[in-house]
Amino acid sequence: MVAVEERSAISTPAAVEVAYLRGATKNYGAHRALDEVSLSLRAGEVVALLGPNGAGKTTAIKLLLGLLGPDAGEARVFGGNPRDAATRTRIGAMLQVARVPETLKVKEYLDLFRSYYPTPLPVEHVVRVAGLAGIEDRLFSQLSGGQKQRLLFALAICGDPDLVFLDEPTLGMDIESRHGLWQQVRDLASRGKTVLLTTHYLEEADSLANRIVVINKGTVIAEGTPAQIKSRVSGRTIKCVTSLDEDLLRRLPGVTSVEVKHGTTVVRSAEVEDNVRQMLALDTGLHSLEISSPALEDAFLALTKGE
Ligand SMILES: Nc1ncnc2c1ncn2[C@@H]1O[C@H](COP(=O)(O)OP(=O)(O)OP(=O)(O)O)[C@@H](O)[C@H]1O
Repeated sequence: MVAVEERSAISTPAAVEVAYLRGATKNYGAHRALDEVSLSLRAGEVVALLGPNGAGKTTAIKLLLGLLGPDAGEARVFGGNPRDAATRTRIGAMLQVARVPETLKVKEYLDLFRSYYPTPLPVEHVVRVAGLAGIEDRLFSQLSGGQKQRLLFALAICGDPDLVFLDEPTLGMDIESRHGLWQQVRDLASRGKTVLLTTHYLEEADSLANRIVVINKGTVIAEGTPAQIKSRVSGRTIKCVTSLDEDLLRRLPGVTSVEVKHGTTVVRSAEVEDNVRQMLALDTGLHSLEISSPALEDAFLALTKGE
């Protein structure tokens, strides 16, 4: 897998901070869902909030939307309180459990939500980018799960907001719809919009985010570019077909594990280039060589396991 580097020229540390949580704590009764979480969102960047079920991702978004108030710490959006009317017209949101009445048609929703914003996008544009063409007259209750998700995405962006929150936006979408939505997220960022998304699809975070914030049990446990997060899992993997003995491979410098599965040898090591040179010298018949970096999934599991 190829390491993914910083994607957006717009997103630099100097870019304007559009929203933040500072030391935000949120309790539900005796349960602490967020514990002194700090999170900063800058103009033009896509930030992925990653974490296992119940980590506190949705709660963090709700604080930034002003749907919940923090018990301690601060949530600020465009320099103000997220509940301010002026702030709300610059924000779009797609929540996991969106409460919308089932009795309106797709186009009625679009008209209604566009009316909340001072300078909404043209309805034809929204229909096209969200993949709603041909189903504008359907009732919400008649939509498939993936179509509902696409409508909710359309409602999040129809006001042309500067800051968009997407809580598991591609849940239940087929691959084509998912890739279509990814493209829309990239387009938003390229127009200087800021996107905070939560996802369980690590591939999605890897593919879209400039920055990933890993949250577990209400606490931020890692933050960085996808490449930086991946580098938290040390070593890379060599796969090949070789006659070299497993014990010999284990003794090579940097090697942390060796496995042979279905005739393929898998070596995990901190010094793959040196190891490959040595292996090729020792076994001229070595073939089917592949070197890979750890997937984001490995990093995520390593970061969250046992915490
Ligand atoms: N209204 C509520 N009342 C009580 N507990 C809640 C409430 N909402 C969330 N929680 C608890 O707070 C914790 C954080 O929930 P949250 O929905 O923020 O997690 P999440 O990271 O979004 O999870 P998921 O990936 O499963 O959606 C969980 O333990 C959850 O059970």
